[in-house]
Amino acid sequence: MAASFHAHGVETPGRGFVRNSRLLSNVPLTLHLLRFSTSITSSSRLFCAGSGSFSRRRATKKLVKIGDKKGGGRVEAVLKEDKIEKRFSDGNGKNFTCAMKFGGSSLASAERMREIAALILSFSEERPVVVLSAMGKTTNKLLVAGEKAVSCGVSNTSEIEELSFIKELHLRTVNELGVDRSVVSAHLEQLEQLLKGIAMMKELTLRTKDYLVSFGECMSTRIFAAYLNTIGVRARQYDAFDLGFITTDDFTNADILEATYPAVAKRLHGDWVNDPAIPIVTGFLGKGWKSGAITTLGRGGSDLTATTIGKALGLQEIQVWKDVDGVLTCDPSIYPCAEPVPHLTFDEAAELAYFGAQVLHPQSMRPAREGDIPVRVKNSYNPQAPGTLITKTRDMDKAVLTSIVLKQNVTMLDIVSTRMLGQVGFLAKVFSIFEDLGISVDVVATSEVSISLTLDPSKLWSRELIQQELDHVAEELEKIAVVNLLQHRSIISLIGNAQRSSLILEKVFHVLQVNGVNVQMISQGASKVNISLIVNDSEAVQCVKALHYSFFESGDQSELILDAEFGNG
Ligand SMILES: Nc1ncnc2c1ncn2[C@@H]1O[C@H](COP(=O)(O)OP(=O)(O)O)[C@@H](O)[C@H]1O
Ligand SMILES: N[C@@H](CC(=O)OP(=O)(O)O)C(=O)O
Repeated sequence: MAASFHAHGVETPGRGFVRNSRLLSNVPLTLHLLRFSTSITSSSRLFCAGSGSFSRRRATKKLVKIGDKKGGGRVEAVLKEDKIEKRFSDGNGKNFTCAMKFGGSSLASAERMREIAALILSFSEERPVVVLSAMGKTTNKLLVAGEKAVSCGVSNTSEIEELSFIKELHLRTVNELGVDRSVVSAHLEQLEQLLKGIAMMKELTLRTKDYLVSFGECMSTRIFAAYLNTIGVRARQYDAFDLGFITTDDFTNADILEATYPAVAKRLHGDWVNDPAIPIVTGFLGKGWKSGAITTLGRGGSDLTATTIGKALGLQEIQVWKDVDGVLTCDPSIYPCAEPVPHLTFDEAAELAYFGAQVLHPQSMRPAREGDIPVRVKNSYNPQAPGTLITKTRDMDKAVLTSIVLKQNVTMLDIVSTRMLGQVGFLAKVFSIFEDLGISVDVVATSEVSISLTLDPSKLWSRELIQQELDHVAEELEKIAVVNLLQHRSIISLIGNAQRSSLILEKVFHVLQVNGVNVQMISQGASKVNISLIVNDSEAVQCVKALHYSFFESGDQSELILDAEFGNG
């Protein structure tokens, strides 16, 4: 009895559906047509995909029932002052089917926003919750503006180049989309005031950083929702921190708390029942449960927003739309010939993200796995590409290697106990030191008296603390061990079927030996999907290229399939 979300447009005589050259070669670009809805000619016909069509004369009846949808819900069109307004009504309480998340690269301009709107509407059977990141590189620019404000003096804040860029980008987008400037003008004003405040205080705390970057998502969602409403598609903007995203107070890297799920579900369902409209939600943001202040979920956190909504609403699918054809066999900036991986498990995707593949937020798979909701990674520039489907299980029979991930600038610690062999509790002591200092450990290999492990120092938000943190760790560990701190190391993670580790390692060591690279540490995770190697930073990129070439050289398969060469069918 649910209402379907149907794509609408105006069929213009002689043009039929406009097709966009690059974006939607096969998808009717109904949204471009909808833009003309304010000037419908008598010969134009309103179009409702899959539900037939009706003439303007019928539309002027004020309220027109377009059709009964799957399950008994209805979509209605209202002609208000010559504007088509779509209304959704619901039958069985299953108000939403999927989450669609669009990253900054998908929202870089007014043109991209139009294309994304068309893309969303082209999924005529979906009732989506839309999650958006900030436009283009806005988050980075906001951070730079904040850093500059700390030292530039109050009177110079208005001249900060990044502030001008952000203002210009958002105002131009609003103008080009035909949306009222008031949609963002108050935020732009507040942003400038905030930068002045930072300049006055001469400091940028983590809490202020989160407030500062929140302007990006707050503005992109307001613009996009306003645009949809302008073209006659009912949409409602939500700030995640008001929607029910409750987090820890770890500014810049907050964790989502359980209370979020029921709160988000209640609010979205409630609003839909009262007044159906597509929710347009800010990604990346939350509200600290103690402080009540705006928090962020770590860079790239909008993926996590989408999967959290997916779990909260029990959706059928979570789509994350990127600027690549899915999760690739390798970072394309390292190996441009990287191929899309058609299918991943949640475990593989989580390891891949955790070990540095920028394509997914490290924590984003958790809600999807808990709710068992498939995640599809798609390319908003190339929607026809199948993308990557991430599910609980997949056929691993023939799988060997899925993807290679590189994490650079990692610090490695060799810790050797100063006590005699077999000392009880050595590992426990070492790890309690990391726990006390709040430092996380990535890769670990142990013997009875020594531990080698890696720390990730690349905390984007607190770089200046890194050396101090490391010194502190070494100081604490030296009370019980001899510590050797090795910086500028890389972790190369081989994601795939670690049940076939002998096969993978045979090939890996052959490649490394040919390239004269020494592995300094190796670890196979309990997850059975990851083998990690530690090498010098200076050798890492070359190493990844050579490994990728060796494992994926045929170019037409995303996994090494067992073949005769390895004596396996
Ligand atoms: N294994 C990988 N597969 C796909 N993309 C990757 C991978 N590793 C790194 N990337 C990078 O991740 C980018 C997409 O992630 P991101 O920039 O966060 O997208 P968005 O901002 O659209 O959410 C790609 O443009 C690509 O350069
Ligand atoms: N805008 C935030 C959050 C985010 O998720 O961005 P993106 O989806 O563009 O990676 C960031 O840049 O980190």
